[in-house]
Amino acid sequence: MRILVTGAFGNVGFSTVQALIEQGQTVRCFDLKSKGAEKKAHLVEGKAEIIWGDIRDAQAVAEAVKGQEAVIHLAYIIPPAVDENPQLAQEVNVGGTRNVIEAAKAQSQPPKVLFSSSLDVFGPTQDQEPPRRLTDPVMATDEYTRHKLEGEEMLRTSNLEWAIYRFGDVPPLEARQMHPIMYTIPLNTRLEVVHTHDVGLAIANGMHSPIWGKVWLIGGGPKCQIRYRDYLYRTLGEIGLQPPPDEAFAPDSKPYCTDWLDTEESQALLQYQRHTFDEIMRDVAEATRPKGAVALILPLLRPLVSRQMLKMSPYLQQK
Ligand SMILES: O=c1ccn([C@@H]2O[C@H](COP(=O)(O)OP(=O)(O)O[C@H]3O[C@H](CO)[C@@H](O)[C@H](O)[C@H]3O)[C@@H](O)[C@H]2O)c(=O)[nH]1
Repeated sequence: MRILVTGAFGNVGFSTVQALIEQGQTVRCFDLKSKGAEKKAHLVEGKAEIIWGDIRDAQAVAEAVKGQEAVIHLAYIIPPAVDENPQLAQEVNVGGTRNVIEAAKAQSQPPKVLFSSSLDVFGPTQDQEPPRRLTDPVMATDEYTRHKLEGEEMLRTSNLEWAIYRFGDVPPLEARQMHPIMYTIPLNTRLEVVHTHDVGLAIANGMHSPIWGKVWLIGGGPKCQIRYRDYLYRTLGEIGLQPPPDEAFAPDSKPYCTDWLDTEESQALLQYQRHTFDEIMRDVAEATRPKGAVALILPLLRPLVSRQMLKMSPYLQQK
């Protein structure tokens, strides 16, 4: 099958490209050129076609979509970046999705389109009984979820063959910058992680499965249903940092949009849940472990990093 992946060198994108190549698909990658993207592109050179371009550029997208049988649309600005430049995020997320849909519709044989959405569209649900199911209501609570719901709706009403995957939390296999957003999540929040390679597999397996015309919940399954505290303590522990005190975090009463998911149906069809929470954290730690000179000076940097991290908490600053 000829398959275009937009956002091909992002976190989910690259796992998807690798899984598709492994399954013998003919893959075309579309992404913005950057140092990181070029490095990943190098790894699939000769195994996939690469087109550099901006998802906001309707003509570039139309060229990329030409002759494809399926489009996996992943190019997106995600939180926290989405709130840092809302205008750009609107153009990339909503405009980019529109470009993909219009380009697909313009083909004499329109490709199927798989859109990546997020469990965030269920809104704050910590006061409800888990897990979240497809029958649950959705709501826009911020720019990101507004973009996702608009994208879902555009695709559903497009007359194209479509599928929507709503993902749980997909930790990337690369270092994430510390950001004040870490304090906005109450420590007891239910969280479902899923290995980036398992998401890539779910997407690749979807290309030869009856996923079309439906929304799917994609999470790591019961072995990946944890609390934010587990995730955070483990992440910080891997780099030898003490977790901040509980009062640095949003109180449990503060709503946050994430939850455990009912993935029985997606797992039954797509057979993708191959990693536990422990294995995910092991792989993230392995991929992000400082090496060389940085590893040597890390013990010296820890007190400084700890102080910087604590300074980011809006709850401690209020005191
Ligand atoms: O202006 C932009 C900004 C980003 N990107 C690309 O979009 C991708 C985004 O990837 P990344 O930031 O690593 O996010 P992921 O975790 O891979 O995001 C995936 O998973 C999210 C849900 O967890 C979805 O919201 C996203 O649509 C889906 O791409 C990358 O290839 C970027 O280069 C663009 O093409 N143009």
